[in-house]
Amino acid sequence: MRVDIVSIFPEYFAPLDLSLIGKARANGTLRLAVHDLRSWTHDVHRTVDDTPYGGGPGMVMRPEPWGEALDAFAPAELTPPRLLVPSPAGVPFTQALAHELAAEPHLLFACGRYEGIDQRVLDHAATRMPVTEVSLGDYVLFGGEVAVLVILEAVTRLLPGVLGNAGSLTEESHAHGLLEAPMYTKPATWRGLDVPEVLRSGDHGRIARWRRDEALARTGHRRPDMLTALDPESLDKRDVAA
Ligand SMILES: COC(=O)COc1cccc(COC(=O)c2cn[nH]c2)c1
Repeated sequence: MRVDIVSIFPEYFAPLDLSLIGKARANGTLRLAVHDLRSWTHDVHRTVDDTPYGGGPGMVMRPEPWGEALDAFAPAELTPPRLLVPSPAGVPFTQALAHELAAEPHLLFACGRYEGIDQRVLDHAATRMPVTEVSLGDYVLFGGEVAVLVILEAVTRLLPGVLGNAGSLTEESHAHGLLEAPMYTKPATWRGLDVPEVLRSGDHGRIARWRRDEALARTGHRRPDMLTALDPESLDKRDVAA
């Protein structure tokens, strides 16, 4: 997978050289490049923002630099990248969308700052490539950079060969539409607290049932919205693997 990121703070992405994403880059699974939006400005002050039409607080990112930046990554003859713009006004970022993005050959991230990017940038980009404004949640950040780090981590870990134990992809929260059951490891007793006996029973059928029941109870308490989204049929057949 090829990933290009355009931002006025390219240094925000230094952490991407670390850990698993660093490995994915090292073994070629992920080809990532970060670009400074100011490379596409031409004035001496390298201006990227201006006051909003219609008034209101703050500044808006100018269309010209963004237009030239996106031109650089969406040449007509090649398969265009999928443009992702983290935004409080976006569609919810979910594990399902992460899986969808993990199948894309080329992702292009535009990091907004200030009050946002001039809408015409997205409108014009949509004539040349798929554009998705993505929200991580109902809150506002200073800019898209942190959101891109989150999205990239969620997507990269789904790429083949990135996670050592691919089995954990099937087990994790949201993989089955439920939250994950509680996890335990040694010692069997710690500060007077015991690991649930069933997990040490070796009875894998019983363990699977216990994990499903815990997952259902936890989801019901913490995320009832996820339960209503579930197809009730699947709950009975659901086989939360051991
Ligand atoms: C068209 O899109 C834009 O102009 C995006 O512009 C901005 C402006 C400020 C901050 C951000 C970053 O995204 C979030 O704050 C965000 C994402 N998820 N939840 C909160 C983006």
